[in-house]
Amino acid sequence: MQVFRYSGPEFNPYDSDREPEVDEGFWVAPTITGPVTATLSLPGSKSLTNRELVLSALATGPSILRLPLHSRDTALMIDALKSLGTSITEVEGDEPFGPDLEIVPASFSGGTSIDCGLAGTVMRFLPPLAALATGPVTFDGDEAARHRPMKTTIDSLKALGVDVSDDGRGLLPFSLYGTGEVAGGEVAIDASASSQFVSGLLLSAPRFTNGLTLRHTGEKLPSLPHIEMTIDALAARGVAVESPEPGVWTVPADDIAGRDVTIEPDLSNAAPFLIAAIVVGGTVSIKHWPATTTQVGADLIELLPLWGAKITRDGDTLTVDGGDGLVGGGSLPGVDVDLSRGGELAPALVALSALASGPSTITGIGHLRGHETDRLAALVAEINGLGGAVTELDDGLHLEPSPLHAGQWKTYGDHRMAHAAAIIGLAVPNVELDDVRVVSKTLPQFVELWDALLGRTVTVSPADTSLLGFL
Ligand SMILES: O=C(O)C1=C[C@@H](OP(=O)(O)O)[C@@H](O)[C@H](O)C1
Ligand SMILES: C=C(OP(=O)(O)O)C(=O)O
Repeated sequence: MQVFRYSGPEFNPYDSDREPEVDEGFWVAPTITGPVTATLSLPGSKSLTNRELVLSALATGPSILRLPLHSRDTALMIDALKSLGTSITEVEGDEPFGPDLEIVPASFSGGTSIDCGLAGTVMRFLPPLAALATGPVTFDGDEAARHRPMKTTIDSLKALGVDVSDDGRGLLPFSLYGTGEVAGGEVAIDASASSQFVSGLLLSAPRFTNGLTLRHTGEKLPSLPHIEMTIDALAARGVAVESPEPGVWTVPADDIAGRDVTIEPDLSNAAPFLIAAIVVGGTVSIKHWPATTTQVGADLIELLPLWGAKITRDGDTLTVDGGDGLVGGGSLPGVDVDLSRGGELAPALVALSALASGPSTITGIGHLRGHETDRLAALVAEINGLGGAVTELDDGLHLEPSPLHAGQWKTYGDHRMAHAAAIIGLAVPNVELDDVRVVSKTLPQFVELWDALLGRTVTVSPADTSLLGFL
């Protein structure tokens, strides 16, 4: 086994033999007393990888995904599409984070069970696609997945004439019986619990015989950039989705083209690394930051200055300068911010707010109760367990300044709860996570990248990704 010592400005976990510093998932988040200077490359976007996998399976010809994410959520998507008949093979590529993927579509066959794990993109994107298969398809997932809202997916398929068998609670597990075609037409849904209900239908709608006119009837609609991402991904494959008014989308019946597509780095997973510069001071740079993107992580460029960060771009490298940082003697302001566009950024930004010296109110995130765990309850319980003063609002969280101390932190199977603990642990010694392996959902290399960011020595072995539990 080689020992990898972080000495350069950039860290590539596929460069060396590695062994993660995790033992059955227990992890003490490292505390840092000085500023950092780090440049990182991050693996591909979960949301883009799983959309492109779905669209490649629905396409009329082969596709290549370059720099795709390899994580538990994408492995679940690949397994599910393969079990429905799609050919997906790993091919060599010029990639730092795993092989490229070649996808050859085929007609979908049923008679299979799909394990959604805890992946919202699998449980909401695949049922409309599976309705195009011939035969029964069953959907289930982790115990925690059985608490995530699925009623809108189930009801919308029934409204489209798909034969769905469920127990009426609007949850996993359920089965559907595909006939090989879906007529399509007009459907009204309430997508206030998740934008993924909209994206899931839009992605498969070009394959419906009559296309789809989809109307959202609920009061609010979270995560609008993720719907834009779906529309953008369809447009790149020749399908013109129109939105004649807010909350209404029309999708023509059309061919979805095969595509050679390079996946952008995951900008939401950049959040904890960029926030680290604000907490410990110094600079954190992320390479290959896209010039334009539909990823909501790009909102960090407007959000992080609220906490005093300076952001610059040099070519495709984005840098956050945290100055002296909180641990260098600075203080963090409280903020009032609406995160309805980007709920997946909330756990990291709530963690940052828990270190602030003024009160903060973070709203627009009521739907996070239906994420990997009830994130509002989880953040209240874990931050308050460290001495914090967080209260739950109807639509968010309020934080009063309060000194934090060492303690245990439960991750609830939620990768972003682990990211949140890592942020707090930068400034608060001995924050002990019960299971950091949850990071495998979207960023299996999180611990190594975090150590590299902080300039710590890491020993790593090639088998580390399986130790982190996603393969
Ligand atoms: O479509 C997607 O890829 C996603 C949409 C969002 O879901 P919600 O609208 O349920 O928050 C986001 O939080 C999730 O991480 C990924
Ligand atoms: C909500 C999230 O994931 P999912 O795609 O499972 O909904 C998330 O990654 O923050």
